[in-house]
Amino acid sequence: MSKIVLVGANHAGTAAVNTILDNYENNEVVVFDRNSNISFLGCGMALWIGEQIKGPEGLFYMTKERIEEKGAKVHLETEIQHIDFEKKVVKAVNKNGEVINETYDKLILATGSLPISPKIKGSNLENVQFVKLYQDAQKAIELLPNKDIKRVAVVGAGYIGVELAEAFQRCGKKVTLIDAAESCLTRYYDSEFRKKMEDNLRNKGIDLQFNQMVSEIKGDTKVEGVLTDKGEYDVDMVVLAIGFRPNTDIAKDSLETFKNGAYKVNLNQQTSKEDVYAIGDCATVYDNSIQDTNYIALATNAVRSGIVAGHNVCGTKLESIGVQGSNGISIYDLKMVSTGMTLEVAKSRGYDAESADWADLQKPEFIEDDNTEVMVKIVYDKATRRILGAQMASSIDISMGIHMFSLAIQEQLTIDKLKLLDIFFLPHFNKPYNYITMAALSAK
Ligand SMILES: Cc1cc2nc3c(=O)[nH]c(=O)nc-3n(C[C@H](O)[C@H](O)[C@H](O)COP(=O)(O)OP(=O)(O)OC[C@H]3O[C@@H](n4cnc5c(N)ncnc54)[C@H](O)[C@@H]3O)c2cc1C
Ligand SMILES: NC(=O)c1ccc[n+]([C@@H]2O[C@H](COP(=O)([O-])OP(=O)(O)OC[C@H]3O[C@@H](n4cnc5c(N)ncnc54)[C@H](O)[C@@H]3O)[C@@H](O)[C@H]2O)c1
Repeated sequence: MSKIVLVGANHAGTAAVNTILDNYENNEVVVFDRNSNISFLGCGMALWIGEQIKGPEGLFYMTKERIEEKGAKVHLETEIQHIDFEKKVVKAVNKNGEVINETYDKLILATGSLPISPKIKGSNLENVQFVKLYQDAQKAIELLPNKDIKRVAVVGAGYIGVELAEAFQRCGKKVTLIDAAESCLTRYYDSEFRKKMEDNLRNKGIDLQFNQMVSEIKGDTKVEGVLTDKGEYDVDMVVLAIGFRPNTDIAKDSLETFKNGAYKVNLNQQTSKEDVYAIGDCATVYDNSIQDTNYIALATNAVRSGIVAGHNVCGTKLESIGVQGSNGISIYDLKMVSTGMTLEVAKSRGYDAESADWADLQKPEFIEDDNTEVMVKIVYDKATRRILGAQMASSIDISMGIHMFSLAIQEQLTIDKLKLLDIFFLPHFNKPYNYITMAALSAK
């Protein structure tokens, strides 16, 4: 029997605690989270703000009570403030200021990430909003009916920024989307895909302001505008979405960390201390596309790493198979999915990379209804022929296609292996010369 203490009970922590309690008996499991709720799906935030779902109820999939029914002790609104790794004790403080000192045999850190806060004047003004927690979404939603808030600037045109730009436009706000990079979604897509998303956003009246750094948020007490190195925009609300940083302050001086401060873990999710595991957004991942350690903050990685750690702390040796950073976005009618590296990222990392591209109708021309274009790009290494990444875009759901590319990268397949891959044909789904085959065959 082991005593397992878990710090953080959102996606990674919930996955670990479920794995432990569903598969193993006789462990003592104690869970701490400083928030009042657990398992909030941030991915539903934009749908909630944009009124595409009725409310937030369905955005939670686990409760303190359900975890306790399975046998763990859960302390919510209780923050871990110190860890004594020698004595194996965590010090927790609850909302009433009471201190709990809890010993452990195995410790799992699942403290996640925090939104990056730009060091600019005005970031503490009223109506400046971060978007991470359930409470952040609640605050944003409370502001929406306010007639004084007509114009919203979203700073950061990554995944969160683009999704929220759509959400605020859907509820009648005039939206300006600002990014330091030359376009939106630069981490995930090459320029021809980004152009599609830019056109999509512009068509809905979203003002795109790229290649500029925000230097100040203007206003006396409330937001009145945003100043960048290229211009000034009159807005009533500012949403900051410029990325996440790992939340590792409590142990970053005691454990080995990655260049961005994430806890470095091995394939068993073990940190540099044998009995201490780290999972989710506070930890590194093994990235099969670069064949090296990386930091990729995604709920999917959080869940998988929680499962791996859950088995390992209970004595079953299980190794992560690594990740590809597979991701997707759906904005108005445009769906885009990607995995691994873009061509730009691959080149910037020093690969002699090339891409095989194809765009075609999904189904044969004689299918006149629901037949739309699909764009696919496969990135590969010219010398080894190894597939490094893939991107797809369409107005239909092409998400299952990207999972195949994800597996191909995981298994280190070459582009040539895809050329004659057995892909079935049925006019309802695709063409005999389907877009994946054609893209692969076009590889030089
Ligand atoms: C708006 C938005 C949309 C997103 N959409 C997607 C998506 O579509 N797909 C996707 O894959 N990912 C998405 N993500 C990313 C995803 O939410 C994160 O990768 C995921 O939440 C990571 O889970 P985690 O459990 O590792 O960390 P977190 O969710 O950050 O949870 C960490 C937990 O630890 C607790 N904690 C922290 N410090 C302490 C402490 N000292 N003591 C006690 N408790 C502590 C926190 O209260 C929190 O509950 C989105 C994120 C946001 C904000
Ligand atoms: N659909 C999804 O899978 C999904 C949705 C939301 C969030 N997430 C994940 O959550 C994490 C956080 O998302 P995010 O959108 O905050 O990060 P992100 O990395 O996707 O985007 C951050 C953006 O902010 C820009 N930026 C950085 N500093 C800036 C500055 N000072 N001024 C202006 N722009 C600046 C970057 O160029 C980038 O475009 C990511 O790992 C993301 O993949 C995933």
